Amino acid sequence: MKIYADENMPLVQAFFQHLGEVVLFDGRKVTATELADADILLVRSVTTVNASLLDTNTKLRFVGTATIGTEHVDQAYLASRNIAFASAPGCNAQSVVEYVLSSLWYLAEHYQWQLSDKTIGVVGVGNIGSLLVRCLTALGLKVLQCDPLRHEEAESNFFHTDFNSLCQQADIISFHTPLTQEGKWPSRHLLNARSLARLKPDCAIINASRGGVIDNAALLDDLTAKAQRRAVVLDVWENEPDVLSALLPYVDIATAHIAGHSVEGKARGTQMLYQRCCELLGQPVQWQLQQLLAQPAMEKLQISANFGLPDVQNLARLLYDVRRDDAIFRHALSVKGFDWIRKTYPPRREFSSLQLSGKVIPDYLLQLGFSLAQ
Ligand SMILES: NC(=O)C1=CN([C@@H]2O[C@H](COP(=O)(O)OP(=O)(O)OC[C@H]3O[C@@H](n4cnc5c(N)ncnc54)[C@H](O)[C@@H]3O)[C@@H](O)[C@H]2O)C=CC1
Ligand SMILES: O=C(O)C(=O)[C@H](O)COP(=O)(O)O
Repeated sequence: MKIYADENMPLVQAFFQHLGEVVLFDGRKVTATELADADILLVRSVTTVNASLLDTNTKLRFVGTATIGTEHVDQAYLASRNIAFASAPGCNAQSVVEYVLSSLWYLAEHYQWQLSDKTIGVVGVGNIGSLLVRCLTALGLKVLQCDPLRHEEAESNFFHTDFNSLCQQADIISFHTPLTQEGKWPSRHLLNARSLARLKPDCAIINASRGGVIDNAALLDDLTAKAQRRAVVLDVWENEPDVLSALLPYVDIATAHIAGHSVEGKARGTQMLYQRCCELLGQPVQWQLQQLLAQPAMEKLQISANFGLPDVQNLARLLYDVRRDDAIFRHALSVKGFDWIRKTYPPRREFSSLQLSGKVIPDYLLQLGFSLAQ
């Protein structure tokens, strides 16, 4: 059994080696010839999986992407060849939410905002968006949600604000849709010249979904045309790895599509594909994530009775501060390149890796994902 896997897939050897020979490849450069004898193909978001990559392979049984997004995989083609497919829904949702929270705390500090005065619009309320809404609500912040697909399903306690109204009302907008080009609600260029013109002049924009959800050229026009600057956080860019670097001076936080790259988030993606493969091959699951994850640098922390909401961001910064990733990006983009930054990403542990003890642990800390000491 030949298992071909992206070289940036943590723990792939550890999980998969009892199922077959694991061969690693460069996901951005892999060719059809390299994959000709693969039985199983495991990719990340940078590999376009379609007929031209797979037509010469006649053995392939399974393709898995260790990511939430799936727009790089031609699923209709895989189905036409009877090749099973799996993605990793929700694997790094917590990681993306921690990225957005860190960005919000940074912006609030930098611009001296009171987040409690702001209305935060969340566009796309699936795994990531709904987790974000839960965290923001736990912190007592005002949230608007836009998800026309969920709205159409008439979920009884889902309160939807249409995109145009949300653009007019929000002080901060965070995007969490998949990238889609077709259907009733395509998300490509959802934020474009027209919708940018509807925003409040100082409405902040956060994009940790896919670069193409924002028309980057229109965003640059918006940012350069006005005397008043809006705050912008971009983790994802159109045409990665070739980003529109003219945007950089106008962007408060710029990162290399790493919002989902926590240790746990990436490893969970590998684990989800491993479990699916075992099922497909009728093999027992031999490994669980907890057996393979490295011990975090910090494990336990005592919370005192004086802990309050203003302390949350200090606690979170013990684990993650988005300014680190912004600094790496600005320093290394032109010298080392976008993919180098991603490949050498320093370990980042999720909130759950820190176990809290104390007589009373505020509920909002558990809602944010911190865990209780045993
Ligand atoms: N920056 C990063 O590192 C990461 C980015 N992502 C991106 O985030 C996206 C969302 O992830 P999940 O929440 O887990 O996906 P999900 O599939 O659970 O939720 C997406 C939600 O967006 C909604 N939606 C679709 N089109 C929309 C539109 N035009 N307007 C408003 N809502 C719309 C859907 O109804 C759905 O509820 C992924 O598809 C992926 O592209 C995911 C993980 C990491
Ligand atoms: O899960 C997704 O969707 C993502 O965007 C991933 O976090 C991106 O990671 P790579 O697959 O590009 O390493």
